[in-house]
Amino acid sequence: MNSPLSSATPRVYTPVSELHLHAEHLQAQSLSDLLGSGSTAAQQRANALAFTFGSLHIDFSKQRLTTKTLMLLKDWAESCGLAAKRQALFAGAKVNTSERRAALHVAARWPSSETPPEGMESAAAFCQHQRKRMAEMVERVHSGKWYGATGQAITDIVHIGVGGSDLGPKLVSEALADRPSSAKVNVHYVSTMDGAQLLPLMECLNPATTLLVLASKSFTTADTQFNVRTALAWLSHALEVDEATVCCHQLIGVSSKPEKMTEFGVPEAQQLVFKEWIGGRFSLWSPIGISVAMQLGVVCFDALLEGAHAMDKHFLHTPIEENLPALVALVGAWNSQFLNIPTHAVLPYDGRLKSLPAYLQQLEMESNGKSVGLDGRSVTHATCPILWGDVGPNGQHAFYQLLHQGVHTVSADFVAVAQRAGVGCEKINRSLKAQEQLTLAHCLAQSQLFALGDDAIPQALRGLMAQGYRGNQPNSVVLLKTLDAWSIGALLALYEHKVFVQSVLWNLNPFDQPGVELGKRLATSLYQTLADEPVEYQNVEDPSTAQLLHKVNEWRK
Ligand SMILES: O=P(O)(O)OC[C@H]1O[C@H](O)[C@H](O)[C@@H](O)[C@@H]1O
Repeated sequence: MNSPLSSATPRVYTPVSELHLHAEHLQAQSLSDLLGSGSTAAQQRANALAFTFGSLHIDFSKQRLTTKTLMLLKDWAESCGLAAKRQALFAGAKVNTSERRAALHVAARWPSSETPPEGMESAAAFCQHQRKRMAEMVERVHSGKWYGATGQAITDIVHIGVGGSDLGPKLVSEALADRPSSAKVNVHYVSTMDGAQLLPLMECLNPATTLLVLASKSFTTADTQFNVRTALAWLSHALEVDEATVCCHQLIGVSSKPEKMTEFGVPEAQQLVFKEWIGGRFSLWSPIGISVAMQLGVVCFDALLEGAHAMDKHFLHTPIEENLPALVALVGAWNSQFLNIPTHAVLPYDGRLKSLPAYLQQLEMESNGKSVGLDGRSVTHATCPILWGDVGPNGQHAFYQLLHQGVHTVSADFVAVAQRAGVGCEKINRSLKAQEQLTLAHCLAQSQLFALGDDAIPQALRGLMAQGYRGNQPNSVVLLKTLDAWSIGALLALYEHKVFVQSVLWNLNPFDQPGVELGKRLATSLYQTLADEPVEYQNVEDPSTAQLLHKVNEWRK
């Protein structure tokens, strides 16, 4: 006998439609409801939403979701073919379809002691060879055997790069700067195209003992080219040698374009190469990271790669329901696509991670800040949220007011470090420990307040103290046991794979960045307009830009 339902039009089931229905259903429940007040169910939910991998722990229990949500999200990932696409990424398939190339940043951290997956062998061997050459250069500087143009040993490195050639190495240098290391040199990062970061360095560094690292995948980026020209002019002038001589003694080039480095004057022995199949924002692990190795030592750089590699293997082999990068990606996609939350804050509770928001802005927004899918059609759903943030405790004194009582819903990652190494002095250590404790307490309190709002106030005091804290702001707490090289490597690789998983969910190519090109072209023609006299205003179509050009020229005379 037919069931009474069999004649009805069957409902078209897709994981996405199911997730939308589930989201509607969940809207009725606040985070206060989900976190419960000591109920067993709430406790079980919290337990099921916390995950540990090595020295990383992630707690999703303050996200607006249940274990059922995670199961539905997992179905969605499976229906998008995540497992096969993950395999293809590691096997060197041409996943960057618009540029017809692989995305093999994972090869840059594949250790020589382990057989790489089929398809990655030659890439891993190439990266290992360059890593060896990089280590030799670092050793030459550390042992005092790299001499500048006037015969003095190197004391300072000026790393000149921008975007992916700057943000990753700078973040790691800052994060690990307080560690005892074998470093014999100081490292300074220069990225802004106006030369503002170079000027003070030119005032205080010794030109005879300064080595430039010109880091640029394309070797054409104007910001970097102009900075390096100014730096070479400074060294040449100060040392009374020509620029070619400076290049021979005090310049290392890192790029995917060896021919351009040669044309520029970087001697072949001072060139480090990575291939096109490592994207700029994924290039920290390549010789782009040389300044980290210069500052902190090769052992430390290797530990960074080991942490990233451990995360690669976890990502490659772990089922989705326990796979940290996949879970972070799914939770992020849930917030933007199903809960319609348009912005995501990254809030490190550790001053050493102050550049994490900027690093993740490039990684996530340049990768998935797109609206045209792999099929060439406009997507009909949300993609990457606007990512922003700052050091959490400082943000508390600035923008948290809006997060607690404003009108916007925001999701957040709180990133905290459980313990830090002490210094030699007992008295200072005690004081530092108290600061560590204070910071962690603030991190946990803010995460709680984001989630619960006024409900964070104990029941008995609620009537007296309620102040309109909105709560219901979903957030994850990412806890690192210590901020060591391994942990930061694992953390950054986790976010890299998050980006990849989200690109699979959203059907995007995360490895190109076509939207950044036109601005550069427009600037090139405006550059000419500003350089030539008289200025050809009639070439500038819009009156706003024309009048600004006029004003700029008037004030530059
Ligand atoms: O390393 P480079 O070729 O100098 O590129 C530096 C940066 O500039 C570009 O505009 C891209 O948007 C970034 O993805 C890249 O990391």
